Amino acid sequence: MKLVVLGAAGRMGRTLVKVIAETEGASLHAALERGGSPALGGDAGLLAGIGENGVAIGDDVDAALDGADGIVDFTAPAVSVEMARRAAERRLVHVVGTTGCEAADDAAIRKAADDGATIVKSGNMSLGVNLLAVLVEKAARALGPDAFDIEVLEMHHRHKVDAPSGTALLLGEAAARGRGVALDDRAVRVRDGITGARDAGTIGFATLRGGSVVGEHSVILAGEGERIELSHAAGDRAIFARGAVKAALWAKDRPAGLYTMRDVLGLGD
Ligand SMILES: NC(=O)C1=CN([C@@H]2O[C@H](COP(=O)(O)OP(=O)(O)OC[C@H]3O[C@@H](n4cnc5c(N)ncnc54)[C@H](OP(=O)(O)O)[C@@H]3O)[C@@H](O)[C@H]2O)C=CC1
Ligand SMILES: O=C(O)C1=N[C@H](C(=O)O)C[C@H](O)C1
Repeated sequence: MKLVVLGAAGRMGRTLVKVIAETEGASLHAALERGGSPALGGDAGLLAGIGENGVAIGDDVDAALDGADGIVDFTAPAVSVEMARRAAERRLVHVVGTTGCEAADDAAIRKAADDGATIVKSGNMSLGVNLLAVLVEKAARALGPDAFDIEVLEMHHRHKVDAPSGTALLLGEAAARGRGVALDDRAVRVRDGITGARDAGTIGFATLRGGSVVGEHSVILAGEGERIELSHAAGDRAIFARGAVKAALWAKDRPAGLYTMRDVLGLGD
């Protein structure tokens, strides 16, 4: 499967170039960066630390998409929305790892899937986090609507620009689904000052940023006299890249539509 890596000079882009080279059935068709990027013209393999691979980083999207089967995209919301539109035009697979999307971005991505793109989008492409989400949903369902308070804690590196993380929101969604409620109605995304006591049934988020932390998430279910913690720690960005490439290969012969990593990994609804 011929893949285009968008944001090829970024932290995830470089990891993807390496993982694609290691994955049977996948090849790097083109590597893209934004116009004006200092990375333009550089060799994608050299930048990824795997030695020269002959794929120069470019900014010509149409040229890159010619002959491609799919796009792997860990960039920024506006970029992913535009790329989803192009994927629909060309009936391509589009794997979206980008986080920080607003409701309008998600609606545009869904429209692209309705219009012909085969899109896999997830706030976290790793097997571990998606399994964790299944466990969180089960725990929330078993514990009932409000006897246990649910808090999602996350920590990431100092460069991360969005909060709460896509994974924290994915885990919050899983908890809400387990309780049979909508996360938008129950989420408390920040607290500051005299907040008053905790409202029963809410799902809280707490964000830490610092250093080089790849990604750590805990879902805390706190009851009277006892507490359950379900956690995941990412030690290497390769877990996300491997998941994304697996998603692209899985999506290759699927009908157009919007899929999640739960679909890819067969973890059920
Ligand atoms: N779903 C998942 O499993 C994971 C998701 N992520 C998410 O992926 C995204 C990227 O993360 P990360 O790699 O750390 O970030 P980086 O900032 O390191 O990488 C993003 C790259 O995209 C480039 N870019 C910006 N605009 C364009 C454009 N128009 N065309 C092509 N490339 C462009 C950036 O260039 P420049 O810097 O010059 O602007 C940069 O090189 C974030 O939203 C993050 O949260 C990260 C890890 C796992
Ligand atoms: O920006 C990151 O680095 C990560 N972003 C994703 C998120 O927002 O959850 C996934 C992972 O935790 C790393």
